[in-house]
Amino acid sequence: MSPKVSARSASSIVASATPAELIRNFCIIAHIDHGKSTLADRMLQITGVVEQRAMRAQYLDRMDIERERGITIKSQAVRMPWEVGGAGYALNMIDTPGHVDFTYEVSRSLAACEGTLLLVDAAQGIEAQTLANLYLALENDMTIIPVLNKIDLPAAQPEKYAEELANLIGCEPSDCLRVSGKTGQGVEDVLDKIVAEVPAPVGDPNAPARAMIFDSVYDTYRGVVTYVRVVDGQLSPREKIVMMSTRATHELLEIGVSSPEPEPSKGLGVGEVGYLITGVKDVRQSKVGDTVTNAAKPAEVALEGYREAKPMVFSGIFPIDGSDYPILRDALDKLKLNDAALVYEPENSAALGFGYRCGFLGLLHLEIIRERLEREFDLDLIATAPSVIYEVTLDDGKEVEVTNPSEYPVGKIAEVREPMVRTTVLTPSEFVGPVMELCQQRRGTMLAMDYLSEDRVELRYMIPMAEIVFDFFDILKSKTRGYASLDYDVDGEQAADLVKVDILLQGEQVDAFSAIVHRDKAYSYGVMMAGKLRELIPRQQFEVPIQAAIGARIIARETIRAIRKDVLSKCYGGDISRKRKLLEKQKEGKKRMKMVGRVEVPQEAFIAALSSDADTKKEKK
Ligand SMILES: Nc1nc2c(ncn2[C@@H]2O[C@H](COP(=O)(O)OP(=O)(O)OP(=O)(O)O)[C@@H](O)[C@H]2O)c(=O)[nH]1
Repeated sequence: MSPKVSARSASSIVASATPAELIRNFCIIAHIDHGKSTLADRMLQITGVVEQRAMRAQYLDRMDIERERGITIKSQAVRMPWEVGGAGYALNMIDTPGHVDFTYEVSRSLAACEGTLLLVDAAQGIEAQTLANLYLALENDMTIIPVLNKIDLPAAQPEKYAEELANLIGCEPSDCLRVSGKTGQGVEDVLDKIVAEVPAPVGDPNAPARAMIFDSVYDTYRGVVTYVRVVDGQLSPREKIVMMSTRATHELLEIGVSSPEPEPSKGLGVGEVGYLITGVKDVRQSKVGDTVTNAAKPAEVALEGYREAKPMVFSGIFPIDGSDYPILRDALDKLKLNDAALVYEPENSAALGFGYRCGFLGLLHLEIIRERLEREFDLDLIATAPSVIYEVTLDDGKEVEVTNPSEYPVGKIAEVREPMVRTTVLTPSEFVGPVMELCQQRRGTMLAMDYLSEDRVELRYMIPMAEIVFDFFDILKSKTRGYASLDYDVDGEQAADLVKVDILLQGEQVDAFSAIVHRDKAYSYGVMMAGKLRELIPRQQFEVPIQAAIGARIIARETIRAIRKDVLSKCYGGDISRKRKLLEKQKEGKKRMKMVGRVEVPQEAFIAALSSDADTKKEKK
């Protein structure tokens, strides 16, 4: 993921700014797996910016985890030359992520472009994220070019889906391009159409520079690489720039375009997309959505920024081995350099020891961070069940935000508000019943139902976010044999009758298992957790009651019966050394136990009890 740039000779520096009329900025929006990265790869190849030799599948997905999971997380921008009618154009392609967690990054990419390819799998048709992304594009007033992909597939039905797509965006079915990112068929037509239809960027070349930061990436060798789109004026190497939100000045050490390896340039002019290097070491100093201007001739008004990426899902992350805590802290500091949306603060749990309370954009983001911590820093971790942000008003009018169930206020609570999400489900019409049933079980309120075609229905619901973040997606998929797709967007808060359910072992509260749930579901949550723990915790030398409680009221109870395991029972006589050895061995075994009051709980019990909710590996599809 690190753009490798060796010191280049002056002669390899490309000429300064391309005239705006020869620039086309576009991005590709698609539902996950509809083939965006594959099509992007093919374009890189056809325009000759990546040689056949250097081509590896999904060139733009630089992060290992991205490539393994076949998903795109970070946006990247690439410049491609393309000739039409003897004129040489520069096409800047900005890659957008497809997953719901990263909708925020999609809107950033859109704001940097004038046009977008709306890519639809010709064997699957329109899906929930196609729609969500299309709405975003329409809000941004973009030129939309409909493209049906994967026409090489035997199951492709380009005619049927061209009709669907045309209905949706109001064009003729014949306007939908038909391509295969895999074979390359039709890809040149796409490039031609971008030149013909996407408007050239407009801006004032003589005004003070204004460039929008749409991405900022930490590179081990070069510090922060900031991706910008110039709206007005011009940026040149060695000049001083100002970040308009913080008024911080930096010198532009290098400026250039990605093609897709970084190529230094003598300047970036109106409409151009490129990168800046200033030597700053932290992505927070080069904030996405900020405006860059010249220090010598600063602009007066900043460009309209993006809304801040706000963490939505919180989880406690604890090292299984307590002595790994400093490694976890360093690892989080490192990941944060490249991920402005990740937040964390130290947390101390009676059951799990020292760790961090971390905030994420969504479940996939959580899963990716956790996987990176485990893989890149060799850590074994326990993550507590994800929680959303609750706003609590106390009887005395005080407001508190709760992201950790164990910090839920004990005093008199006047009102609790939970975040809501506007949810779009697209499903074949035969599954409308089960989908509605699921949404209702999850306390959803229906907003609308539309038939996109005879056999495809769009359902829109308002659902509490807490009901979506756990297993909604998996259940939706299984109820619709994998055919439904989901998208959601956070939309305000709503008061709800919520309570905190605590789990007690022998009367002792286990903070890691506390949860905030709707009163109607508190009982079933309590019974489920108590039952699960009874299975997971081994019998002790005394009876252990497991209780679920709301405040002082017990709502469920299970009991682990006592055993008496006397390791010395087989040692007759007075062989002291043998007795000592057996006792030592027993002590060893205890090391992997956590003590909750007098109860020994094996690490595995914590992991197993927390994992069923936190297991989001199947979230992707
Ligand atoms: N047959 C066929 N398969 C394709 C075509 N384009 C992509 N695929 C396959 O479809 C799958 C998804 O393609 P990607 O390019 O990773 O999809 P994507 O939209 O970039 O996915 P995200 O980055 O996760 O949003 C891969 O297995 C590709 O090999 C095509 O034109 N024809």
